[in-house]
Amino acid sequence: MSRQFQYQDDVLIEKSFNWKQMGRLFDYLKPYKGAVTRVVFVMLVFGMLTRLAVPYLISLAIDKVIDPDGGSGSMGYLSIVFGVMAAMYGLRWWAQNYTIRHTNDIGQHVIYDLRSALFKHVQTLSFRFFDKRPAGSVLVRITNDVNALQELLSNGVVNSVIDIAQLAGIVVILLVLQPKLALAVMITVPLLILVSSSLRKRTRMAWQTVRIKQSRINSHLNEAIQGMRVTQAFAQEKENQRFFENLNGSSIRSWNLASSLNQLFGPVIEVTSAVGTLILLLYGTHLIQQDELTVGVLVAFITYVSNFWEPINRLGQMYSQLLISMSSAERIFEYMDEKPIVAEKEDAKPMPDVRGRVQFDHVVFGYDPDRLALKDVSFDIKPGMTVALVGHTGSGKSTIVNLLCRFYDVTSGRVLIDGMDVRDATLDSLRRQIGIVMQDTFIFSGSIRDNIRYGRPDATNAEVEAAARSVRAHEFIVKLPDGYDTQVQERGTALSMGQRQLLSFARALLADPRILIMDEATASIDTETEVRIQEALGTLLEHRTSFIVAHRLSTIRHADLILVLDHGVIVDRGTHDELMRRPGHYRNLIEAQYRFLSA
Ligand SMILES: Nc1ncnc2c1ncn2[C@@H]1O[C@H](COP(=O)(O)OP(=O)(O)OP(=O)(O)O)[C@@H](O)[C@H]1O
Repeated sequence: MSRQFQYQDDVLIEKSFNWKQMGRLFDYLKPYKGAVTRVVFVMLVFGMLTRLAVPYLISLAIDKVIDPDGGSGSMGYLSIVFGVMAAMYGLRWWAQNYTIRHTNDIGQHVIYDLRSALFKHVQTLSFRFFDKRPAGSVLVRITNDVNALQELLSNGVVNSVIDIAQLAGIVVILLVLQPKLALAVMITVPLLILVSSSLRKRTRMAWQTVRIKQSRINSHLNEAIQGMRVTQAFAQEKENQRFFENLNGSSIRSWNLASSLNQLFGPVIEVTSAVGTLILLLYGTHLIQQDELTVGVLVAFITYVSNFWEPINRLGQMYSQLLISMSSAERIFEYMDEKPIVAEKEDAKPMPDVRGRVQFDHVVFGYDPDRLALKDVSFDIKPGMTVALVGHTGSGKSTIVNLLCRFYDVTSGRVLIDGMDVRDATLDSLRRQIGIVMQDTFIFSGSIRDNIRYGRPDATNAEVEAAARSVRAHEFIVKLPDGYDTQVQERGTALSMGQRQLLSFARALLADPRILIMDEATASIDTETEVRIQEALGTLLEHRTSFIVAHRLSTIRHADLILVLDHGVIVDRGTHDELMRRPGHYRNLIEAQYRFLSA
Protein backbone atom coordinates (compact mmCIF):
# COMPACT_ATOMS: atom_id res chain seq x y z
CA MET A 1 0.00 0.00 0.00
CA SER A 2 1.32 3.42 -0.79
CA ARG A 3 2.11 5.84 1.96
CA GLN A 4 -0.85 7.75 3.29
CA PHE A 5 0.85 10.44 5.34
CA GLN A 6 -0.31 13.90 4.46
CA TYR A 7 0.67 17.42 5.35
CA GLN A 8 -2.64 19.13 5.63
CA ASP A 9 -1.51 22.22 7.38
CA ASP A 10 -1.34 24.28 4.20
CA VAL A 11 -4.23 25.21 1.99
CA LEU A 12 -4.55 27.46 -1.02
CA ILE A 13 -5.93 30.80 0.03
CA GLU A 14 -8.48 32.00 -2.51
CA LYS A 15 -9.91 34.67 -0.26
CA SER A 16 -10.01 38.24 -1.46
CA PHE A 17 -7.28 40.59 -0.43
CA ASN A 18 -7.09 41.08 3.31
CA TRP A 19 -6.43 44.76 3.97
CA LYS A 20 -6.56 44.36 7.74
CA GLN A 21 -3.73 41.84 7.72
CA MET A 22 -1.76 44.11 5.44
CA GLY A 23 -2.19 46.94 7.94
CA ARG A 24 -0.96 44.66 10.72
CA LEU A 25 2.03 43.69 8.66
CA PHE A 26 2.96 47.25 7.88
CA ASP A 27 2.74 48.08 11.58
CA TYR A 28 6.07 46.28 11.84
CA LEU A 29 7.56 49.01 9.66
CA LYS A 30 6.49 51.74 12.08
CA PRO A 31 9.64 51.70 14.23
CA TYR A 32 11.62 52.34 11.04
CA LYS A 33 9.41 55.16 9.75
CA GLY A 34 12.31 57.61 9.87
CA ALA A 35 14.65 55.38 7.89
CA VAL A 36 11.96 54.58 5.29
CA THR A 37 11.15 58.27 4.87
CA ARG A 38 14.84 59.11 4.39
CA VAL A 39 15.29 56.43 1.73
CA VAL A 40 12.13 57.46 -0.13
CA PHE A 41 13.20 61.11 0.03
CA VAL A 42 16.69 60.40 -1.32
CA MET A 43 15.32 58.24 -4.10
CA LEU A 44 12.58 60.72 -5.02
CA VAL A 45 14.81 63.76 -5.07
CA PHE A 46 18.09 62.35 -6.35
CA GLY A 47 16.99 59.16 -8.06
CA MET A 48 13.72 59.97 -9.72
CA LEU A 49 14.15 63.63 -10.55
CA THR A 50 17.51 62.96 -12.19
CA ARG A 51 15.95 60.20 -14.22
CA LEU A 52 13.09 62.42 -15.35
CA ALA A 53 15.41 65.26 -16.21
CA VAL A 54 17.74 63.33 -18.55
CA PRO A 55 15.33 62.85 -21.52
CA TYR A 56 14.40 66.51 -21.27
CA LEU A 57 18.09 67.48 -21.37
CA ILE A 58 18.53 65.28 -24.46
CA SER A 59 15.63 67.04 -26.16
CA LEU A 60 17.27 70.39 -25.39
CA ALA A 61 20.54 69.14 -26.85
CA ILE A 62 18.83 68.05 -30.06
CA ASP A 63 16.61 71.09 -30.54
CA LYS A 64 19.13 73.73 -29.48
CA VAL A 65 22.39 72.25 -30.74
CA ILE A 66 21.89 69.51 -33.34
CA ASP A 67 18.81 71.05 -34.94
CA PRO A 68 18.64 74.66 -33.75
CA ASP A 69 15.90 76.90 -35.08
CA GLY A 70 17.43 79.02 -37.79
CA GLY A 71 21.09 79.02 -36.78
CA SER A 72 24.13 76.92 -35.87
CA GLY A 73 24.24 75.09 -32.55
CA SER A 74 26.44 76.23 -29.71
CA MET A 75 29.00 73.67 -28.52
CA GLY A 76 29.24 75.59 -25.27
CA TYR A 77 25.56 74.95 -24.64
CA LEU A 78 26.09 71.28 -25.45
CA SER A 79 28.92 70.94 -22.95
CA ILE A 80 26.75 72.54 -20.23
CA VAL A 81 23.97 70.06 -21.01
CA PHE A 82 26.46 67.18 -20.93
CA GLY A 83 27.92 68.44 -17.66
CA VAL A 84 24.50 68.61 -16.05
CA MET A 85 23.69 65.13 -17.39
CA ALA A 86 26.91 63.67 -15.99
CA ALA A 87 26.12 65.21 -12.60
CA MET A 88 22.62 63.73 -12.79
CA TYR A 89 24.00 60.24 -13.51
CA GLY A 90 26.46 60.59 -10.61
CA LEU A 91 23.71 61.63 -8.18
CA ARG A 92 21.52 58.83 -9.39
CA TRP A 93 24.28 56.28 -8.84
CA TRP A 94 24.79 57.52 -5.28
CA ALA A 95 21.03 57.54 -4.56
CA GLN A 96 20.68 53.97 -5.81
CA ASN A 97 23.54 52.74 -3.63
CA TYR A 98 22.10 54.53 -0.62
CA THR A 99 18.68 52.99 -1.25
CA ILE A 100 19.96 49.44 -1.70
CA ARG A 101 22.02 49.61 1.48
CA HIS A 102 19.27 51.06 3.63
CA THR A 103 16.30 49.10 2.28
CA ASN A 104 18.15 45.84 2.96
CA ASP A 105 18.90 47.05 6.43
CA ILE A 106 15.28 47.98 7.13
CA GLY A 107 14.10 44.65 5.71
CA GLN A 108 16.47 42.68 7.95
CA HIS A 109 15.35 44.56 11.06
CA VAL A 110 11.66 44.05 10.34
CA ILE A 111 12.20 40.34 9.69
CA TYR A 112 14.16 40.08 12.93
CA ASP A 113 11.33 41.77 14.88
CA LEU A 114 8.63 39.68 13.25
CA ARG A 115 10.46 36.38 13.76
CA SER A 116 11.23 37.20 17.41
CA ALA A 117 7.62 38.18 18.08
CA LEU A 118 6.38 34.99 16.45
CA PHE A 119 8.80 32.75 18.35
CA LYS A 120 7.99 34.52 21.61
CA HIS A 121 4.30 33.92 21.02
CA VAL A 122 4.72 30.29 19.94
CA GLN A 123 6.60 29.62 23.16
CA THR A 124 3.57 30.73 25.18
CA LEU A 125 1.23 28.36 23.37
CA SER A 126 -0.12 25.36 25.18
CA PHE A 127 0.64 21.70 24.61
CA ARG A 128 -2.68 21.38 22.82
CA PHE A 129 -1.38 23.65 20.04
CA PHE A 130 1.68 21.45 19.51
CA ASP A 131 -0.40 18.25 19.80
CA LYS A 132 -2.25 19.27 16.64
CA ARG A 133 0.69 20.24 14.43
CA PRO A 134 3.79 18.56 13.07
CA ALA A 135 6.94 20.30 14.33
CA GLY A 136 8.01 20.82 10.70
CA SER A 137 5.06 23.02 9.87
CA VAL A 138 5.65 25.26 12.91
CA LEU A 139 9.28 25.50 11.83
CA VAL A 140 8.33 26.46 8.28
CA ARG A 141 6.17 29.34 9.46
CA ILE A 142 8.86 30.80 11.65
CA THR A 143 11.53 30.47 8.97
CA ASN A 144 10.18 30.40 5.39
CA ASP A 145 6.98 32.35 5.84
CA VAL A 146 8.78 35.12 7.67
CA ASN A 147 11.53 35.15 5.01
CA ALA A 148 8.90 35.44 2.29
CA LEU A 149 7.97 38.87 3.62
CA GLN A 150 11.43 40.30 3.44
CA GLU A 151 11.27 41.48 -0.16
CA LEU A 152 7.89 43.12 0.39
CA LEU A 153 8.90 44.88 3.57
CA SER A 154 12.18 46.23 2.28
CA ASN A 155 12.44 46.96 -1.45
CA GLY A 156 8.73 46.47 -2.03
CA VAL A 157 7.50 49.46 -0.08
CA VAL A 158 10.26 51.84 -1.12
CA ASN A 159 10.23 50.86 -4.80
CA SER A 160 6.45 51.06 -5.02
CA VAL A 161 6.41 54.62 -3.69
CA ILE A 162 9.17 55.58 -6.11
CA ASP A 163 7.51 53.81 -9.05
CA ILE A 164 4.16 55.49 -8.41
CA ALA A 165 5.89 58.87 -8.15
CA GLN A 166 7.87 58.16 -11.33
CA LEU A 167 4.71 57.20 -13.21
CA ALA A 168 2.90 60.31 -12.03
CA GLY A 169 5.95 62.42 -12.95
CA ILE A 170 6.14 60.97 -16.45
CA VAL A 171 2.41 61.45 -17.06
CA VAL A 172 2.63 65.09 -15.96
CA ILE A 173 5.73 65.75 -18.12
CA LEU A 174 4.15 64.09 -21.19
CA LEU A 175 0.98 66.10 -20.74
CA VAL A 176 2.95 69.33 -20.38
CA LEU A 177 5.23 68.61 -23.36
CA GLN A 178 2.49 67.66 -25.80
CA PRO A 179 -1.00 66.85 -24.40
CA LYS A 180 -2.46 65.38 -27.59
CA LEU A 181 0.42 62.96 -28.13
CA ALA A 182 0.41 62.05 -24.44
CA LEU A 183 -3.28 61.07 -24.49
CA ALA A 184 -2.83 59.09 -27.72
CA VAL A 185 -0.01 57.02 -26.21
CA MET A 186 -1.90 56.38 -22.98
CA ILE A 187 -4.79 54.75 -24.83
CA THR A 188 -2.82 51.49 -24.48
CA VAL A 189 -2.82 51.58 -20.66
CA PRO A 190 -6.39 50.30 -20.04
CA LEU A 191 -5.67 47.48 -22.52
CA LEU A 192 -2.59 46.50 -20.55
CA ILE A 193 -4.44 46.58 -17.24
CA LEU A 194 -7.19 44.36 -18.63
CA VAL A 195 -4.89 41.67 -20.01
CA SER A 196 -2.50 41.64 -17.11
CA SER A 197 -5.07 41.55 -14.32
CA SER A 198 -6.50 38.24 -15.51
CA LEU A 199 -2.98 36.89 -15.94
CA ARG A 200 -1.97 38.07 -12.47
CA LYS A 201 -4.78 36.23 -10.75
CA ARG A 202 -3.61 32.96 -12.25
CA THR A 203 0.00 33.76 -11.45
CA ARG A 204 -0.84 34.52 -7.84
CA MET A 205 -2.54 31.16 -7.38
CA ALA A 206 0.38 29.45 -9.09
CA TRP A 207 2.93 31.05 -6.76
CA GLN A 208 0.84 30.15 -3.74
CA THR A 209 0.86 26.55 -4.90
CA VAL A 210 4.65 26.72 -5.16
CA ARG A 211 4.90 27.92 -1.55
CA ILE A 212 2.59 25.20 -0.31
CA LYS A 213 4.55 22.50 -2.13
CA GLN A 214 7.81 23.82 -0.72
CA SER A 215 6.32 23.94 2.74
CA ARG A 216 5.29 20.28 2.39
CA ILE A 217 8.83 19.36 1.38
CA ASN A 218 10.09 21.07 4.51
CA SER A 219 7.55 19.36 6.74
CA HIS A 220 8.43 16.02 5.23
CA LEU A 221 12.17 16.59 5.51
CA ASN A 222 11.82 17.51 9.16
CA GLU A 223 9.84 14.37 9.84
CA ALA A 224 12.10 12.19 7.71
CA ILE A 225 15.25 13.32 9.47
CA GLN A 226 13.75 12.97 12.93
CA GLY A 227 12.37 9.56 12.05
CA MET A 228 15.47 8.33 10.20
CA ARG A 229 16.21 5.60 12.74
CA VAL A 230 12.71 4.15 12.37
CA THR A 231 12.91 4.41 8.58
CA GLN A 232 16.20 2.54 8.51
CA ALA A 233 15.09 0.01 11.12
CA PHE A 234 12.04 -0.86 9.01
CA ALA A 235 14.06 -0.67 5.76
CA GLN A 236 11.65 1.92 4.37
CA GLU A 237 14.29 4.04 2.62
CA LYS A 238 13.00 3.22 -0.88
CA GLU A 239 9.41 4.02 -0.01
CA ASN A 240 10.55 7.18 1.73
CA GLN A 241 12.60 8.17 -1.32
CA ARG A 242 9.62 7.60 -3.59
CA PHE A 243 7.43 9.74 -1.35
CA PHE A 244 10.04 12.49 -1.27
CA GLU A 245 10.52 12.40 -5.05
CA ASN A 246 6.78 12.78 -5.51
CA LEU A 247 6.79 15.88 -3.34
CA ASN A 248 9.92 17.18 -5.00
CA GLY A 249 8.62 16.56 -8.52
CA SER A 250 5.31 18.17 -7.72
CA SER A 251 7.15 21.21 -6.37
CA ILE A 252 9.23 21.55 -9.54
CA ARG A 253 6.14 21.23 -11.75
CA SER A 254 4.31 23.92 -9.79
CA TRP A 255 7.36 26.16 -10.04
CA ASN A 256 7.57 25.67 -13.80
CA LEU A 257 3.93 26.60 -14.21
CA ALA A 258 4.19 29.70 -12.03
CA SER A 259 7.37 30.84 -13.69
CA SER A 260 6.01 30.36 -17.23
CA LEU A 261 2.91 32.37 -16.29
CA ASN A 262 5.17 35.03 -14.84
CA GLN A 263 7.20 35.17 -18.02
CA LEU A 264 4.07 35.95 -20.03
CA PHE A 265 4.06 39.43 -18.50
CA GLY A 266 7.20 40.36 -20.43
CA PRO A 267 5.64 39.80 -23.90
CA VAL A 268 2.37 41.48 -22.81
CA ILE A 269 4.27 44.59 -21.78
CA GLU A 270 6.41 44.33 -24.92
CA VAL A 271 3.40 44.22 -27.25
CA THR A 272 1.69 47.09 -25.46
CA SER A 273 4.81 49.21 -25.52
CA ALA A 274 5.32 48.39 -29.21
CA VAL A 275 1.77 49.56 -29.95
CA GLY A 276 2.48 52.68 -27.89
CA THR A 277 5.71 53.39 -29.79
CA LEU A 278 3.94 52.86 -33.11
CA ILE A 279 1.26 55.38 -32.18
CA LEU A 280 3.99 57.69 -30.96
CA LEU A 281 5.95 57.56 -34.22
CA LEU A 282 2.93 57.84 -36.53
CA TYR A 283 1.12 60.54 -34.62
CA GLY A 284 4.39 62.22 -33.58
CA THR A 285 5.53 62.54 -37.22
CA HIS A 286 2.15 63.97 -38.10
CA LEU A 287 2.46 66.53 -35.30
CA ILE A 288 6.01 67.47 -36.42
CA GLN A 289 4.67 68.07 -39.93
CA GLN A 290 1.94 70.23 -38.42
CA ASP A 291 4.67 72.15 -36.49
CA GLU A 292 3.11 71.17 -33.20
CA LEU A 293 6.13 69.12 -32.09
CA THR A 294 9.92 69.31 -32.42
CA VAL A 295 12.23 66.37 -33.15
CA GLY A 296 13.89 66.79 -29.76
CA VAL A 297 10.57 66.56 -27.91
CA LEU A 298 9.67 63.44 -29.93
CA VAL A 299 12.94 61.81 -28.88
CA ALA A 300 12.24 62.82 -25.25
CA PHE A 301 8.75 61.35 -25.60
CA ILE A 302 10.17 58.06 -26.84
CA THR A 303 12.49 57.87 -23.84
CA TYR A 304 9.76 58.86 -21.36
CA VAL A 305 7.34 56.35 -22.79
CA SER A 306 9.92 53.57 -22.56
CA ASN A 307 10.50 54.62 -18.94
CA PHE A 308 6.75 54.53 -18.44
CA TRP A 309 6.36 50.77 -18.92
CA GLU A 310 9.13 49.86 -16.57
CA PRO A 311 7.41 51.08 -13.35
CA ILE A 312 4.09 49.70 -14.57
CA ASN A 313 5.69 46.29 -14.99
CA ARG A 314 7.42 46.51 -11.62
CA LEU A 315 4.24 47.65 -9.86
CA GLY A 316 2.38 44.73 -11.41
CA GLN A 317 5.03 42.32 -10.19
CA MET A 318 4.96 44.02 -6.82
CA TYR A 319 1.24 43.47 -6.67
CA SER A 320 1.70 39.75 -7.33
CA GLN A 321 4.45 39.69 -4.74
CA LEU A 322 2.14 41.45 -2.30
CA LEU A 323 -0.55 38.83 -2.84
CA ILE A 324 1.91 35.97 -2.38
CA SER A 325 3.40 37.60 0.70
CA MET A 326 -0.04 38.15 2.14
CA SER A 327 -0.63 34.41 2.14
CA SER A 328 2.52 34.06 4.26
CA ALA A 329 1.39 36.95 6.45
CA GLU A 330 -1.96 35.28 6.99
CA ARG A 331 -0.22 32.08 8.02
CA ILE A 332 1.96 34.03 10.46
CA PHE A 333 -0.95 35.97 11.96
CA GLU A 334 -2.96 32.78 12.28
CA TYR A 335 -0.32 31.65 14.80
CA MET A 336 -0.07 35.08 16.39
CA ASP A 337 -3.83 35.04 16.97
CA GLU A 338 -3.73 31.62 18.55
CA LYS A 339 -4.50 32.14 22.23
CA PRO A 340 -2.75 29.92 24.74
CA ILE A 341 -5.60 27.86 26.19
CA VAL A 342 -3.74 27.73 29.44
CA ALA A 343 -3.70 31.45 29.98
CA GLU A 344 -2.69 33.33 33.05
CA LYS A 345 -5.51 35.11 34.84
CA GLU A 346 -5.23 38.87 34.89
CA ASP A 347 -5.08 38.85 38.66
CA ALA A 348 -2.81 35.78 38.86
CA LYS A 349 -0.47 35.90 41.84
CA PRO A 350 2.99 34.49 42.14
CA MET A 351 2.86 31.21 44.00
CA PRO A 352 4.94 31.62 47.17
CA ASP A 353 7.62 29.02 47.95
CA VAL A 354 5.56 25.94 48.68
CA ARG A 355 6.00 23.11 51.13
CA GLY A 356 4.65 20.63 48.62
CA ARG A 357 1.12 19.61 49.55
CA VAL A 358 -0.73 18.50 46.41
CA GLN A 359 -4.48 18.00 46.18
CA PHE A 360 -6.69 16.86 43.31
CA ASP A 361 -10.25 17.76 44.17
CA HIS A 362 -12.84 15.90 42.05
CA VAL A 363 -10.82 16.46 38.90
CA VAL A 364 -12.45 15.67 35.55
CA PHE A 365 -10.52 16.17 32.32
CA GLY A 366 -10.62 15.15 28.65
CA TYR A 367 -8.20 16.06 25.85
CA ASP A 368 -11.28 15.83 23.65
CA PRO A 369 -14.48 16.96 25.36
CA ASP A 370 -16.30 13.73 24.53
CA ARG A 371 -13.53 11.37 25.73
CA LEU A 372 -12.59 11.78 29.37
CA ALA A 373 -9.03 10.89 30.37
CA LEU A 374 -9.67 11.49 34.10
CA LYS A 375 -13.04 10.94 35.75
CA ASP A 376 -13.51 12.44 39.20
CA VAL A 377 -10.00 11.97 40.57
CA SER A 378 -9.32 13.08 44.16
CA PHE A 379 -6.28 12.71 46.40
CA ASP A 380 -4.40 14.70 49.04
CA ILE A 381 -0.61 14.31 49.22
CA LYS A 382 1.35 15.60 52.20
CA PRO A 383 4.63 17.49 51.66
CA GLY A 384 7.61 15.19 51.13
CA MET A 385 5.65 12.09 50.16
CA THR A 386 6.67 9.87 47.26
CA VAL A 387 3.67 8.86 45.16
CA ALA A 388 3.83 6.16 42.52
CA LEU A 389 1.28 6.32 39.72
CA VAL A 390 0.66 2.88 38.26
CA GLY A 391 -1.82 1.51 35.78
CA HIS A 392 -2.17 0.11 32.28
CA THR A 393 -1.12 2.17 29.31
CA GLY A 394 -3.63 4.94 28.61
CA SER A 395 -5.05 4.79 32.15
CA GLY A 396 -4.32 8.49 32.83
CA LYS A 397 -0.96 8.59 34.66
CA SER A 398 0.66 11.20 32.42
CA THR A 399 -2.57 13.18 32.41
CA ILE A 400 -2.34 13.65 36.19
CA VAL A 401 1.18 15.00 35.71
CA ASN A 402 0.06 17.28 32.85
CA LEU A 403 -2.66 18.81 35.01
CA LEU A 404 -0.39 19.27 37.99
CA CYS A 405 2.05 21.28 35.83
CA ARG A 406 -0.94 23.03 34.27
CA PHE A 407 -0.01 22.06 30.74
CA TYR A 408 -3.78 21.69 30.38
CA ASP A 409 -6.64 23.03 32.46
CA VAL A 410 -9.09 20.75 34.26
CA THR A 411 -12.57 20.45 32.79
CA SER A 412 -14.01 20.56 36.31
CA GLY A 413 -12.69 20.21 39.83
CA ARG A 414 -9.50 21.78 41.21
CA VAL A 415 -5.78 21.13 41.41
CA LEU A 416 -4.28 22.71 44.53
CA ILE A 417 -0.70 23.17 45.66
CA ASP A 418 -0.36 24.20 49.31
CA GLY A 419 -4.06 25.05 49.12
CA MET A 420 -3.67 27.42 46.13
CA ASP A 421 -5.55 26.63 42.92
CA VAL A 422 -2.92 26.30 40.16
CA ARG A 423 -5.12 28.49 37.94
CA ASP A 424 -4.73 31.40 40.38
CA ALA A 425 -0.93 31.35 40.19
CA THR A 426 1.31 32.84 37.53
CA LEU A 427 2.54 30.08 35.23
CA ASP A 428 6.16 30.95 35.77
CA SER A 429 5.95 30.82 39.58
CA LEU A 430 4.00 27.54 39.43
CA ARG A 431 6.39 25.77 37.09
CA ARG A 432 9.43 26.93 39.01
CA GLN A 433 8.22 24.89 41.98
CA ILE A 434 8.00 21.76 39.87
CA GLY A 435 10.83 19.76 38.39
CA ILE A 436 10.26 17.20 35.67
CA VAL A 437 12.40 14.24 34.76
CA MET A 438 11.13 12.81 31.52
CA GLN A 439 11.45 9.24 30.40
CA ASP A 440 13.50 10.28 27.42
CA THR A 441 15.83 13.00 28.65
CA PHE A 442 16.08 15.82 26.15
CA ILE A 443 19.66 16.89 25.56
CA PHE A 444 20.14 20.44 24.30
CA SER A 445 23.09 21.28 22.05
CA GLY A 446 25.90 22.51 24.29
CA SER A 447 28.17 21.23 27.01
CA ILE A 448 27.26 18.73 29.71
CA ARG A 449 27.60 21.58 32.19
CA ASP A 450 25.07 23.74 30.29
CA ASN A 451 22.66 20.83 30.14
CA ILE A 452 22.74 20.30 33.90
CA ARG A 453 22.40 24.03 34.44
CA TYR A 454 19.34 24.26 32.18
CA GLY A 455 16.79 24.77 34.97
CA ARG A 456 19.01 27.20 36.92
CA PRO A 457 21.24 29.16 34.54
CA ASP A 458 22.87 31.14 37.37
CA ALA A 459 24.26 28.06 39.15
CA THR A 460 28.03 28.12 39.67
CA ASN A 461 30.36 25.42 38.33
CA ALA A 462 30.81 24.14 41.88
CA GLU A 463 27.04 23.81 42.31
CA VAL A 464 26.75 21.96 38.99
CA GLU A 465 29.42 19.51 40.08
CA ALA A 466 27.91 19.07 43.53
CA ALA A 467 24.56 18.17 41.95
CA ALA A 468 26.27 15.73 39.58
CA ARG A 469 28.16 14.14 42.48
CA SER A 470 24.99 13.73 44.55
CA VAL A 471 23.28 11.72 41.82
CA ARG A 472 26.50 9.83 40.96
CA ALA A 473 26.73 11.35 37.49
CA HIS A 474 30.13 12.90 38.24
CA GLU A 475 32.01 9.62 37.72
CA PHE A 476 30.94 9.12 34.12
CA ILE A 477 31.16 12.84 33.27
CA VAL A 478 34.82 13.15 34.23
CA LYS A 479 35.60 10.14 32.04
CA LEU A 480 34.21 11.94 28.96
CA PRO A 481 36.83 13.51 26.62
CA ASP A 482 36.33 17.06 27.92
CA GLY A 483 34.64 16.27 31.21
CA TYR A 484 31.93 18.80 32.02
CA ASP A 485 32.80 20.75 28.87
CA THR A 486 32.12 17.84 26.53
CA GLN A 487 29.77 18.98 23.76
CA VAL A 488 26.60 16.95 23.37
CA GLN A 489 23.39 17.27 21.38
CA GLU A 490 19.94 15.73 21.27
CA ARG A 491 20.61 13.05 18.69
CA GLY A 492 24.22 12.62 19.67
CA THR A 493 24.81 9.03 20.65
CA ALA A 494 27.66 9.90 22.97
CA LEU A 495 25.48 9.27 26.02
CA SER A 496 23.86 5.99 26.98
CA MET A 497 20.28 5.77 28.28
CA GLY A 498 21.47 5.38 31.85
CA GLN A 499 23.85 8.34 31.53
CA ARG A 500 21.09 10.50 30.08
CA GLN A 501 18.92 9.58 33.07
CA LEU A 502 21.62 10.50 35.57
CA LEU A 503 22.15 13.77 33.73
CA SER A 504 18.46 14.58 34.01
CA PHE A 505 18.59 13.77 37.74
CA ALA A 506 21.45 16.23 38.17
CA ARG A 507 19.50 18.82 36.19
CA ALA A 508 16.45 18.36 38.41
CA LEU A 509 18.46 18.32 41.63
CA LEU A 510 20.22 21.55 40.76
CA ALA A 511 16.92 23.31 40.06
CA ASP A 512 15.86 22.06 43.51
CA PRO A 513 12.08 22.06 43.05
CA ARG A 514 9.70 21.36 45.96
CA ILE A 515 7.67 19.04 43.77
CA LEU A 516 9.27 16.51 41.49
CA ILE A 517 7.62 14.66 38.68
CA MET A 518 9.30 11.72 37.12
CA ASP A 519 8.37 9.55 34.22
CA GLU A 520 10.51 6.55 34.91
CA ALA A 521 12.42 5.14 31.95
CA THR A 522 11.08 1.82 30.77
CA ALA A 523 14.20 0.88 28.85
CA SER A 524 16.16 -1.88 30.49
CA ILE A 525 19.63 -0.97 31.64
CA ASP A 526 22.38 -3.06 33.14
CA THR A 527 22.16 -3.96 36.80
CA GLU A 528 25.09 -1.83 37.86
CA THR A 529 23.55 1.30 36.30
CA GLU A 530 20.16 0.32 37.69
CA VAL A 531 21.62 0.23 41.21
CA ARG A 532 23.32 3.55 40.66
CA ILE A 533 20.10 5.10 39.34
CA GLN A 534 18.12 3.80 42.32
CA GLU A 535 20.66 5.31 44.71
CA ALA A 536 20.60 8.58 42.80
CA LEU A 537 16.83 8.55 42.85
CA GLY A 538 16.91 8.24 46.62
CA THR A 539 18.97 11.45 46.84
CA LEU A 540 16.74 13.21 44.36
CA LEU A 541 13.47 12.37 46.11
CA GLU A 542 14.63 13.38 49.57
CA HIS A 543 12.63 16.20 51.16
CA ARG A 544 10.35 16.77 48.21
CA THR A 545 6.92 15.71 47.13
CA SER A 546 7.32 13.44 44.17
CA PHE A 547 5.06 11.83 41.64
CA ILE A 548 6.58 8.95 39.76
CA VAL A 549 4.98 7.35 36.74
CA ALA A 550 6.58 4.16 37.90
CA HIS A 551 7.55 1.11 35.91
CA ARG A 552 10.19 -0.54 38.11
CA LEU A 553 9.06 -2.62 41.03
CA SER A 554 11.99 -1.36 43.09
CA THR A 555 10.71 2.21 42.74
CA ILE A 556 7.09 1.32 43.38
CA ARG A 557 7.99 -0.64 46.50
CA HIS A 558 9.67 2.42 48.07
CA ALA A 559 6.75 4.75 47.42
CA ASP A 560 4.80 6.11 50.42
CA LEU A 561 1.60 5.88 48.43
CA ILE A 562 0.63 4.07 45.27
CA LEU A 563 -2.28 5.35 43.20
CA VAL A 564 -3.64 2.66 40.91
CA LEU A 565 -5.36 4.04 37.84
CA ASP A 566 -7.67 2.34 35.41
CA HIS A 567 -9.51 4.12 32.57
CA GLY A 568 -9.12 7.52 34.24
CA VAL A 569 -10.30 6.43 37.67
CA ILE A 570 -8.26 5.74 40.83
CA VAL A 571 -9.34 2.20 41.51
CA ASP A 572 -7.07 1.54 44.49
CA ARG A 573 -4.56 3.27 46.75
CA GLY A 574 -2.14 2.32 49.53
CA THR A 575 1.42 1.12 50.07
CA HIS A 576 2.87 -1.83 48.21
CA ASP A 577 2.41 -4.16 51.16
CA GLU A 578 -1.18 -3.06 51.77
CA LEU A 579 -2.12 -3.42 48.13
CA MET A 580 -0.44 -6.81 47.76
CA ARG A 581 -2.43 -8.11 50.70
CA ARG A 582 -5.74 -7.76 48.90
CA PRO A 583 -6.80 -9.04 45.50
CA GLY A 584 -7.38 -6.34 42.88
CA HIS A 585 -5.92 -4.35 40.02
CA TYR A 586 -2.58 -3.75 41.70
CA ARG A 587 -1.86 -7.33 42.60
CA ASN A 588 -2.89 -8.44 39.10
CA LEU A 589 -0.63 -5.81 37.58
CA ILE A 590 2.40 -6.76 39.68
CA GLU A 591 1.83 -10.47 39.20
CA ALA A 592 1.48 -9.98 35.44
CA GLN A 593 4.72 -8.01 35.39
CA TYR A 594 6.45 -10.66 37.49
CA ARG A 595 5.21 -13.43 35.18
CA PHE A 596 6.44 -11.44 32.20
CA LEU A 597 9.87 -10.84 33.72
CA SER A 598 10.37 -14.43 34.78
CA ALA A 599 9.03 -15.89 31.50
N1 LIG B 1 -2.38 14.88 23.68
C1 LIG B 1 -3.44 14.07 23.72
N2 LIG B 1 -4.49 14.32 22.93
C2 LIG B 1 -5.59 13.52 22.97
N3 LIG B 1 -5.70 12.43 23.78
C3 LIG B 1 -4.68 12.13 24.58
C4 LIG B 1 -3.48 12.93 24.59
N4 LIG B 1 -2.63 12.40 25.49
C5 LIG B 1 -3.25 11.31 26.01
N5 LIG B 1 -4.48 11.15 25.47
C6 LIG B 1 -5.47 10.12 25.83
O1 LIG B 1 -5.76 10.24 27.20
C7 LIG B 1 -5.84 8.98 27.83
C8 LIG B 1 -4.87 8.92 29.01
O2 LIG B 1 -3.55 9.04 28.52
P1 LIG B 1 -2.26 9.12 29.44
O3 LIG B 1 -1.15 9.57 28.56
O4 LIG B 1 -2.56 9.91 30.65
O5 LIG B 1 -2.05 7.61 29.82
P2 LIG B 1 -0.84 6.93 30.61
O6 LIG B 1 -1.45 6.15 31.71
O7 LIG B 1 0.16 7.94 30.97
O8 LIG B 1 -0.29 5.94 29.49
P3 LIG B 1 1.23 5.43 29.25
O9 LIG B 1 1.62 4.58 30.38
O10 LIG B 1 1.09 4.65 27.97
O11 LIG B 1 2.06 6.65 29.08
C9 LIG B 1 -5.53 7.95 26.76
O12 LIG B 1 -6.77 7.43 26.31
C10 LIG B 1 -4.87 8.73 25.65
O13 LIG B 1 -5.20 8.20 24.38
